[in-house]
Amino acid sequence: ADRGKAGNKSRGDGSREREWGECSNGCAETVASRTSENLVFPAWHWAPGWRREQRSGPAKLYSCPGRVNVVPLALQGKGHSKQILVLGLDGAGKTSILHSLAINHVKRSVAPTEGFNAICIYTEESQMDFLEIGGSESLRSYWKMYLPKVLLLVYVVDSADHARLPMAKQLLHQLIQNNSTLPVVVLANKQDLKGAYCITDIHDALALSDIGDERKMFLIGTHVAEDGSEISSGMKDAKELIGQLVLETQ
Ligand SMILES: Nc1nc2c(ncn2[C@@H]2O[C@H](COP(=O)(O)OP(=O)(O)OP(=O)(O)O)[C@@H](O)[C@H]2O)c(=O)[nH]1
Ligand SMILES: [Mg+2]
Repeated sequence: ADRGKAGNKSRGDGSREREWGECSNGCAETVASRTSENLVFPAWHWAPGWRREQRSGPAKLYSCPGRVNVVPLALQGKGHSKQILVLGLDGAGKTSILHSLAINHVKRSVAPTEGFNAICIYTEESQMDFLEIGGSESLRSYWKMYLPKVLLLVYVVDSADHARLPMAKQLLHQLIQNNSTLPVVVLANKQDLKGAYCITDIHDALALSDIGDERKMFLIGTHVAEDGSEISSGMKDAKELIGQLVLETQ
């Protein structure tokens, strides 16, 4: 009965516990998380009223272990034109990157995304609605369903996972082969790892020169290494670039 509710939990002594919320799409878990400066969970995932309430106060970080099959319905509504799709093989670092971008500090993910993960980041100039679909094999068939609806694709690869770069390349090329104008931002993540391929090697391994002709295509090296530290300059560049592309593409 409480599904979709959100707010502050009162402790009974008048003080308030951290913000909390429950997923309106029927996830089993209560969704509650740390506070941050500029982040709220997208409205379409919550009960009516949630967004208004959140916008007026400091924004919070919420993440949802939601099942992927509830997303298509949620996204069929109107007005989600600012969505940024975040894809890439499992373990590439998508969730870690999103969480870190949202709070401007490194926050590594501790669990694979079993469905989707949606995060909205506000900057002074723009609002960015990110949607990550998990990268495990069973979820990859959902990836292409979202492409027609999005402004921008952010594709994350693990630069040290040499064995799977050919697969990462193949999936990327397949995804965008019928969409010659969708802007793509490739994040060559895990640059901190010994043995990580540098940007030039990633460019070659993913054959990015084959897909960049007509579209806007960018490649940025990133890492989310040490929990709690400030995000790397690559991550800042990525955030700024994505913000700019959102403004330009709208
Ligand atoms: N060393 C290092 N580890 C990272 C980096 N980014 C992510 N990780 C770790 O890699 C693992 C996978 O990260 P996730 O963010 O869950 O990866 P994901 O792409 O969201 O994976 P799925 O949700 O399964 O598709 C976690 O243990 C992270 O802590 C990085 O830049 N450097
Ligand atoms: Mg994830």
